Amino acid sequence: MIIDGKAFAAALRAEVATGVALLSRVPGLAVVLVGSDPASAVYVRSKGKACREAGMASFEHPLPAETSQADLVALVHQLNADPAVDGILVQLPLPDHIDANAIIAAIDPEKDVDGFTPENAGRLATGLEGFVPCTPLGAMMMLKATRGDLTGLEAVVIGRSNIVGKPMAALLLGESCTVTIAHSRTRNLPAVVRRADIVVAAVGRPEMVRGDWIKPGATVIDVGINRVDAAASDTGAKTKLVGDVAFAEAEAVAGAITPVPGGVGPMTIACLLKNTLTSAQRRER
Ligand SMILES: Nc1nc(=O)c2c([nH]1)NC[C@@H]1CN(c3ccc(C(=O)N[C@@H](CCC(=O)O)C(=O)O)cc3)C=[N+]21
Ligand SMILES: [Mg+2]
Repeated sequence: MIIDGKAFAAALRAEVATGVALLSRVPGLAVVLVGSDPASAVYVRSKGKACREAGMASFEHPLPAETSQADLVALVHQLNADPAVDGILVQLPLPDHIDANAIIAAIDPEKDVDGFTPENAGRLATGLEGFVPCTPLGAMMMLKATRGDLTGLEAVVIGRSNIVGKPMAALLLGESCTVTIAHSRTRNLPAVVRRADIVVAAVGRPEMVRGDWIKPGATVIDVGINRVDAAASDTGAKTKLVGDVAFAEAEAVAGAITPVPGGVGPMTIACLLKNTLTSAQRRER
């Protein structure tokens, strides 16, 4: 079974639009993009479009690659203070001369719809309410819809990033899974993954997870979005998108699997809108 992320995302976006219509004001999401990485520009555009379709305002702040750390912090402070802004997203990665941790720490936790601030990461780790990072949140919604109660299931998360691996593991633990976080130094990764009822792949290496690593019937969530040369494809496009999982092989063994594209990506954007709505709702009197 293929998990239709586009359909899940469409349903969530419709729900968000309904919530937006009940507010006394238009919620706003500020998106800050430093530099001109073409892939990043595509995401920023699709976030803006999704905002407008949900009835939200999108404030885009494209900045030159040479922007100083001090200027970026100043912009974040200005957005923190702006009553029209309910959510702030600073697109990652940032250029090398900027300390991303310092920028993230400058975001008001109450507007941190990415869930990346130490405050919100700590809230998730300790089971307190807060903003949960959009990719793990969307992955968890699809997992629960697919598998129901997750109690006692073996979950293996491949990847230990602050934006996906660690928060995903925290969410799975919150659902009473037995959680393993694997990473580049893990020994015998295929054997570790073979134990899993739930596999979440977030490594950023095209098609690294093979079909014979998957336990029959397992649920596979592929977070990877890798642009690879498409010489071998017949679409005529120069590049194609593939996940961190060898899809055709894994699909033959898995009980359910998310495709790339059309899996986790669309849900990430829908969850960003959901978090922005939540932020605006908390600001309503
Ligand atoms: N502060 C911050 N927050 C982010 O959430 C964030 C970020 N920085 N930096 C970049 C990554 C990447 N990201 C994606 C979101 C949706 C799709 C998405 O919808 N992808 C489509 C395909 C889009 C295409 O064709 O390129 C899909 O998977 O079906 C992809 C990637 C959010 N990110
Ligand atoms: Mg990693």
